[in-house]
Amino acid sequence: MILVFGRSGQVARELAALAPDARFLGRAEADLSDPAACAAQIMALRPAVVINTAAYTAVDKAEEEEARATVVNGEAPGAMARACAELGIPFLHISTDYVFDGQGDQPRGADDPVAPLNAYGRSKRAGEVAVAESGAGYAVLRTSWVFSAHGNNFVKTMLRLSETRDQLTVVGDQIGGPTPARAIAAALLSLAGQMQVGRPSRGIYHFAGQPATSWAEFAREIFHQAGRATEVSDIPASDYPTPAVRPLNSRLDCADLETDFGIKAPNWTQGLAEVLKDLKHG
Ligand SMILES: NC(=O)C1=CN([C@@H]2O[C@H](COP(=O)(O)OP(=O)(O)OC[C@H]3O[C@@H](n4cnc5c(N)ncnc54)[C@H](OP(=O)(O)O)[C@@H]3O)[C@@H](O)[C@H]2O)C=CC1
Ligand SMILES: Cc1cn([C@H]2C[C@H](O)[C@@H](COP(=O)(O)OP(=O)(O)O[C@H]3O[C@@H](C)C(=O)[C@@H](O)[C@H]3O)O2)c(=O)[nH]c1=O
Ligand SMILES: [Mg+2]
Repeated sequence: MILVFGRSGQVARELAALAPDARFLGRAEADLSDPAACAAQIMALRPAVVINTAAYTAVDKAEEEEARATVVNGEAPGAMARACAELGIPFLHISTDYVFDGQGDQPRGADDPVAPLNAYGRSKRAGEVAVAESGAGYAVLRTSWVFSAHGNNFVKTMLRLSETRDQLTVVGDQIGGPTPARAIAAALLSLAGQMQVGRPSRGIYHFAGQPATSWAEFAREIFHQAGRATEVSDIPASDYPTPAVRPLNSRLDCADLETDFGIKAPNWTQGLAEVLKDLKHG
């Protein structure tokens, strides 16, 4: 049995569509504010593999709730991974481009130095470290800019804004990879299958939509594909002040996952077309 933490989030919902027989624990069954309770669920249910999709993902709010974010994103995955180590089963987890400081213009490799700029990034880094120290066989997929037909994401925000606006200013100097939640779910299931039969994992892997783009370009492609007339003009991030600082360079080098597991980074424009189709047909 595959045990998934998370039920209502973007990645959890795509996992549910691809793996209906997995067991999903929502916040009511497993609150990540209580890491020991999450570990206890694993010990009680004795799954073959655990996938954690639940996380504190409110980037700006985390600035004023860092302690809470750190329990959910740092301590809870650590406790889950230690339970997996005890049972001898693989643990799969998701992290973020926001562990990097965003300097330069080159894609980051999984072993490149991290230096998070914000509280969310620090809390997610704490999770990576705790999982690595757990003793479990694990894979952490670092991804970025996740979108889907469900939940909160940039695609849905842009479509909503375009209902009432014919002009938008969008940050044009943050560069990264928009990643379809469905592709992340498929990658996690492939990893789960391969790791259960003993294929070794190096630990952290990058998995993000290609090619790299800016939020402004992403917005333009959303409106182009959705047939919306809203015009997008680029602004620098410095003209869009937010509580949390975001990295400028979020490019991720995704070669290792293809080398080790045959899992190719997704093309985000195709993923966007699928999501817009899903949104249209309900
Ligand atoms: N979204 C993005 O752009 C990116 C996400 N990631 C990572 O990918 C993973 C999946 O993200 P995504 O699916 O987009 O996340 P979402 O924001 O869509 O969903 C997060 C889920 O976590 C749940 N959750 C939050 N706090 C708790 C808690 N204390 N106890 C139990 N459940 C909780 C939420 O439950 P509820 O609905 O009840 O609030 C929700 O179901 C996360 O690890 C995230 O950090 C990485 C890079 C980019
Ligand atoms: C709504 C809006 C946003 N923006 C900018 C702000 C920001 O730089 C960018 C994206 O805004 P968001 O609030 O969606 O971004 P954010 O919540 O920071 O998204 C991040 O979430 C976490 C969970 C991650 O792990 C990251 O990979 C990343 O996906 O767009 C505009 O420039 N104009 C606008 O009208
Ligand atoms: Mg989720």
